[in-house]
Amino acid sequence: MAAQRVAEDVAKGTKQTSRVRVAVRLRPYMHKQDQKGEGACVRRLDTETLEIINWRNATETLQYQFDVFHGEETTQQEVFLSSVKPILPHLLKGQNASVLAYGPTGAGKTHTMLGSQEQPGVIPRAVRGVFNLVKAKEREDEGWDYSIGMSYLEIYNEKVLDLLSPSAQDLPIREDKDRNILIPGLTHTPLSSFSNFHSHFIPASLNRTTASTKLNQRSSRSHAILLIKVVRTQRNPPHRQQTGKLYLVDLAGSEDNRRTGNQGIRLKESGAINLSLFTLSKVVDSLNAGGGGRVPYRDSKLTRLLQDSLGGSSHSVMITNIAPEYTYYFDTFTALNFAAKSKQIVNKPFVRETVTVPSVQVKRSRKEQEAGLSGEPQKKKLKDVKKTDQEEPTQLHSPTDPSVLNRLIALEKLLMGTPVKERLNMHREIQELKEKQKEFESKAKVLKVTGNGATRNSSDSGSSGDSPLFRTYLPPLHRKQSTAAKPQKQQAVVPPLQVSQLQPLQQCPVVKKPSVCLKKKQKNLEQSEVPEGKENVKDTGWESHLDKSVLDQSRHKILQVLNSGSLKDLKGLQQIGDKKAKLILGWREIQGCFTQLEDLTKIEGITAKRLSSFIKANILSMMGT
Ligand SMILES: Nc1ncnc2c1ncn2[C@@H]1O[C@H](COP(=O)(O)OP(=O)(O)OP(=O)(O)O)[C@@H](O)[C@H]1O
Repeated sequence: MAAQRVAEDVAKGTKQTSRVRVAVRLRPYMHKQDQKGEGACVRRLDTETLEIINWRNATETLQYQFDVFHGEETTQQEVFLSSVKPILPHLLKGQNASVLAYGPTGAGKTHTMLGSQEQPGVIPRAVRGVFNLVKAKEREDEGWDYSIGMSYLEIYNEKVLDLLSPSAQDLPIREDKDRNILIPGLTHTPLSSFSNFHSHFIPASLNRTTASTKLNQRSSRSHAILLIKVVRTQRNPPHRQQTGKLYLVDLAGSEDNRRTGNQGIRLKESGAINLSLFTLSKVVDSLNAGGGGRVPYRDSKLTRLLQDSLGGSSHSVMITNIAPEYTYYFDTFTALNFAAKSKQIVNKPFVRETVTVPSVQVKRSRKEQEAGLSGEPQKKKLKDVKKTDQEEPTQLHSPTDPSVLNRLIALEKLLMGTPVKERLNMHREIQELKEKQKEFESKAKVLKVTGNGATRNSSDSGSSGDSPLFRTYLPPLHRKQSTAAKPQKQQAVVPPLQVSQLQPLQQCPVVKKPSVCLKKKQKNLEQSEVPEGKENVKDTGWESHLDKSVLDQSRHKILQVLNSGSLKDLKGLQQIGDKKAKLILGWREIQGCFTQLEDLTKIEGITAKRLSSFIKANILSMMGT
């Protein structure tokens, strides 16, 4: 009799959607990952909330809330008990479940999933847990027999490879008439006990593709997927049979190629990794949107394989691993945005929270902030503010012209790496932009006063404007030795930094729904130069999937390579080959720095279409979401 998946109720209309729980785990601070001795840039606030320094303004923090936040002191046992153990019983009812460890290379995914002998992770604990549950059920003897089995595979460069019987064969992924996902040819090994599991799993783990990157000596270059199947069969007629699948997934690290020092084959691998993680985020995004729209499961092997176990009636947990060191800052930021977005899938929208804080509080001196003079415990403040927000969910918008803001940030950062002689012109431009920005702000204020609906509290008249809700009430996180622009200066140039502060909390800006054809994108992401006339002409709309500040940050990174990268670095950019790299170097020699990515069109052969294709490919490759 064919195995029947209870989850198929979804397809038949009796849909009972389960939430995807999102947990974030912060790995302990490691000195060796902090060669500049800058300290940590992220920390725990409470069991659900963390804060991370605002990259645009070191005196402010960004705060994120998840279902669970595991601080650095959290043990393996605690992670298992709170995030994984509760989903195991569903397997015995013929339902599917998945646990995914996501995050940048070196942030602790493998530690979380696998752990060590002394500190076993989710995988050994979950498998032991399944055996214990089955034993208990058998003792109760409800007329069902149970069997447990395993498969173990990796997705490497978009190939599905069997880890139990290693070979180079790329296994196909199929769907049966009941919408179960199957992998014909994949080894399935029956398991009699936990130690039996161990004897198959450990040697198979050594078959996984890993490599040494600058960040992690043994970095996972593939998505490792362990499948535990529990089949229960009715002892008496009609001998019904149900199968519950548990996917335990250690995802490959999301990559920033410059930071990892990846080149050649490593670069190609990370292109595949980033692409599949980006698709994963889109799948989560589409599921969240609901409404029966197309969920792009088929756009990557990873999501296709997880199709019957992620979203729908399955029970999914995403554990996002992050690292506290500054070296990881942008990866952490990206990972948090991914996790925050994936929380949307579970229908627990996190309202963008802004509130008008009385000017006294807003203008607390830095000293006061450092001394933590909040007058109230942090947790209570968060709670109170949330309440206010629920009562009045209107969102305030920062009076910031994004184009001016971006240009200012780019110029300020460029200024730091520019010879004194050349700075004069840039100073002039910054000055002009500051004026523009001021003008824009005063216009926005006038608009508010004239009653456009955005002003919510008359008590804020006279204050410098609306303050972000989650301004930190703890001592601010500082770099020990900052190499960034002075925060005060940055603040003076771009006062209303709420834009960047609000975006991560909002989650929604990344959840707009333009349809993007990923197959086309795959081609664009190849490292080689795009031949003349063959560039992707449909490069618009994809940005609306992404957080604006992440986009800005990625654009800034590309600009940095354009302005200070060597020939090799330039060729490391997507779609830049030897010829283009040399043209860029030549342009730099004569013209100086690029002030914005759009300046690239001044180079022979780079059309506007090519430029947008170049920007898209590099941003997606660099983000790893
Ligand atoms: N919670 C933790 N407690 C103690 N050590 C940890 C913790 N998390 C990670 N580590 C250590 O940090 C290092 C990197 O962790 P790990 O290899 O798990 O990262 P990863 O995210 O899986 O990286 P990759 O994607 O490259 O495989 C390892 O030495 C690991 O033992």
